Amino acid sequence: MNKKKVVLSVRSLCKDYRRPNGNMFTVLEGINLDIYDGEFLALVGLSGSGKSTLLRCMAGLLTPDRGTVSYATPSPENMQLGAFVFQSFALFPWMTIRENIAVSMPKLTRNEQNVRIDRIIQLVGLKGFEDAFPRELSGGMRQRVSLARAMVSDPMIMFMDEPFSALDPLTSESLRAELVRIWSQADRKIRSCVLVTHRFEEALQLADRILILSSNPGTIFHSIEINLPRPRMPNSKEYKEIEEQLEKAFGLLHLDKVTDEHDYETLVPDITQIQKTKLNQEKNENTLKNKEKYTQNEGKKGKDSIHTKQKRVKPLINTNLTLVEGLVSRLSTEDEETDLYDLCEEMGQSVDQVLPAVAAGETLGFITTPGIRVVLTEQGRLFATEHDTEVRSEMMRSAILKLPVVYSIYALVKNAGQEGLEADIAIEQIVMMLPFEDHDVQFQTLLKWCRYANLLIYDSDEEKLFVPD
Ligand SMILES: Nc1ncnc2c1ncn2[C@@H]1O[C@H](COP(=O)(O)OP(=O)(O)OP(=O)(O)O)[C@@H](O)[C@H]1O
Repeated sequence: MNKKKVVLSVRSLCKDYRRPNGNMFTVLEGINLDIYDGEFLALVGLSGSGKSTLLRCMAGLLTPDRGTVSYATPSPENMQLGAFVFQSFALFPWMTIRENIAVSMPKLTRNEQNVRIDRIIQLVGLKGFEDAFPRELSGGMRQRVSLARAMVSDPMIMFMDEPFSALDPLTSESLRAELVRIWSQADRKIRSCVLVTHRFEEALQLADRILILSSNPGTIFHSIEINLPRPRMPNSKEYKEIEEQLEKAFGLLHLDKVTDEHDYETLVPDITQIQKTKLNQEKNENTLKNKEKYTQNEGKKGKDSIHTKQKRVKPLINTNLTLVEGLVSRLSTEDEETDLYDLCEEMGQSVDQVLPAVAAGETLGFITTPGIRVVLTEQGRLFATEHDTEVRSEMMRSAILKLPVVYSIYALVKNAGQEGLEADIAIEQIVMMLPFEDHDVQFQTLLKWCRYANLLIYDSDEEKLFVPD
């Protein structure tokens, strides 16, 4: 790849859309990027982050509202600037395969078109199907036609929007391998390629560089270079390292999304609402004071973590919350600060029995552990001294819901409504957010904690999660 030669430059690109309610929103903001000669670039990001919009702006199918997209000019003779491969194949049903491909070479004579079509048909493995209609082909073959149509005009850059996602996994894998083969040919005409995908494997197998887009608005969040020869070996150490980098970056991206204040408020409005309503109903002045103080404290802590966008997702500690409650209560009634070993001795338990409860208490914000000391936090003290059981449960719910993994799954379950959320989806979410943890242990702990706090219900027959009425 000729890293020096830029074939396309994007500068300060912004794109706005209008929401159905008439309000404008910015989907992409301040995007700067260069595409190099010979480079295969992949764009990944959460759904709705603006990947397709950016791709379409680069391909000239959409006009940015601010900023520029410029191609290196002049392009080599007879070379089209860009060609687009759509997820939906976008073939004309009434045209044969040969005619569908010829569409992208209107300026050439019929003979010139046929020479090129024969070459490309051979290249993408469609020999013998030239005169078939799209309906007579399988999905994988139709996408080959779509690829052939984009490639036949020898574009300088090929833009691909989820080109394999409408195909079954086997077909998509074989077509991807085909693309790797074509891309690796020394005499290939296409100079560069930009691929939008939500499959990590696709990006890892194909790209020289992966750009990760953040959401709301979409900006370039992270970039990963891949200097591995193709075809790439998923079991190799180098591949795994890059895969880990990508997963980590994506996990952080997810955390950014789930700790976004706006999302928090819109996705979980009932929790705050319940808190406000209950607050108004409080009769006991002391309890009210206690609760207000707690909420302020919580708010401060929550806001800090939201605004500083804490980057590490904490795993759930596999322990029972009754133990945590017991520990917090013990610290509030005796010394609010103790030594871990004294605590173990006093409780007649070993360190590895007590430690999970301490760690869980810390995760929930009730305890801190400077050195080997175990110290009750202000929040922990307010929780431990609260006598109203409803307010206490609410405090616990709120503390649990602050954990990114719990919050994101709670939000998914809530969005799923009465249908419920399949356990597999929740587990996928855990794998994505905590790639290095045992996902089964995390899932079981999440169920245990959410049942304890009455946040979620798990129907083991249906293998689905629901929000309680
Ligand atoms: N023409 C449009 N008018 C209004 N909003 C739009 C339009 N096109 C896209 N959007 C919105 O802009 C946001 C970004 O869409 P885009 O399709 O670019 O994202 P994406 O990252 O490619 O998503 P996905 O991975 O789900 O395909 C989404 O919220 C989408 O609903």
